[in-house]
Amino acid sequence: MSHIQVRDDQGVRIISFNRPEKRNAFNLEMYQQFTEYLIQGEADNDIRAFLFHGTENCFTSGNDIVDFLQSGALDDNHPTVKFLFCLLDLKKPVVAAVTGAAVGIGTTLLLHCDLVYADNKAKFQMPFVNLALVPEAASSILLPLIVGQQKAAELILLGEAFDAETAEKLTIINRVVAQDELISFSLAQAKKLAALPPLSMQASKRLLRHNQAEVKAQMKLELVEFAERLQSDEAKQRFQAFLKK
Ligand SMILES: C/C=C/C(=O)SCCNC(=O)CCNC(=O)[C@H](O)C(C)(C)COP(=O)(O)OP(=O)(O)OC[C@H]1O[C@@H](n2cnc3c(N)ncnc32)[C@H](O)[C@@H]1OP(=O)(O)O
Repeated sequence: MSHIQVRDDQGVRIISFNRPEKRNAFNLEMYQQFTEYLIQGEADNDIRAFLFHGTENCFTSGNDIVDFLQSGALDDNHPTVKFLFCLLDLKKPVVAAVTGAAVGIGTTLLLHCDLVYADNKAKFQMPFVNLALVPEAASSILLPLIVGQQKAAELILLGEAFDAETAEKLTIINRVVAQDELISFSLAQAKKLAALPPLSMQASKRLLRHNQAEVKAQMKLELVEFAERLQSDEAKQRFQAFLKK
């Protein structure tokens, strides 16, 4: 069974992560598949919104650490890079439903979503420095805009996990929803978006994200730094330590 699954429901393209044995860690094939489903959805006039979710106890543990160890050049053809720019450029609205852990890109991709809901067991973490890396997905610009400079520094430099209640207070997510209602509620919200006039919806999203050029430039800067850190001895030691644990 594919680790990225897709189905369409009344104008909503639902993309789910399904690799629970590795806590839905994104490997290169998953990034590629995810990007393809997004590109197809953007091109399909019947699709008017996206919904992302994980499995019952995990959204995603972020990038596959094994892939970090084997990573090639992070150029424009790299599946992770392609995914990040595709996510950034999405014209149609995106809803995310977070169950359990959302680590690394699992948290930073939420900053590109338009509505984010989480259950009360959700845990968020951006452990980039802990892994001897740097923030990605433009989180170094988006997070300070959302939560303020000092709080962003705390979340990124210390890299500690925080719960759904904290994420709601910081407005990283819209609302905490009971676990058994999370997917149905998030889907209902996505269907509401899908039912509204699509061109107005897309223009409004574009206006809300008026700083896209700056965000994209920051994402590019992050990737240069990230690629360099990825090759460092301190990062390799951290990856090995996680995998041996
Ligand atoms: C460009 C993007 C950058 C980023 O995304 S950086 C962030 C990278 N991600 C991480 O550092 C997260 C690493 N994972 C965790 O911290 C924990 O996991 C969780 C909190 C998500 C879940 O903890 P628990 O429920 O106790 O599960 P478990 O025993 O740690 O993991 C179960 C199996 O899943 C594998 N796994 C988990 N996350 C990853 C990952 N990110 N990459 C590769 N494998 C992963 C483990 O190794 C293990 O596997 P086995 O059962 O074979 O021992």
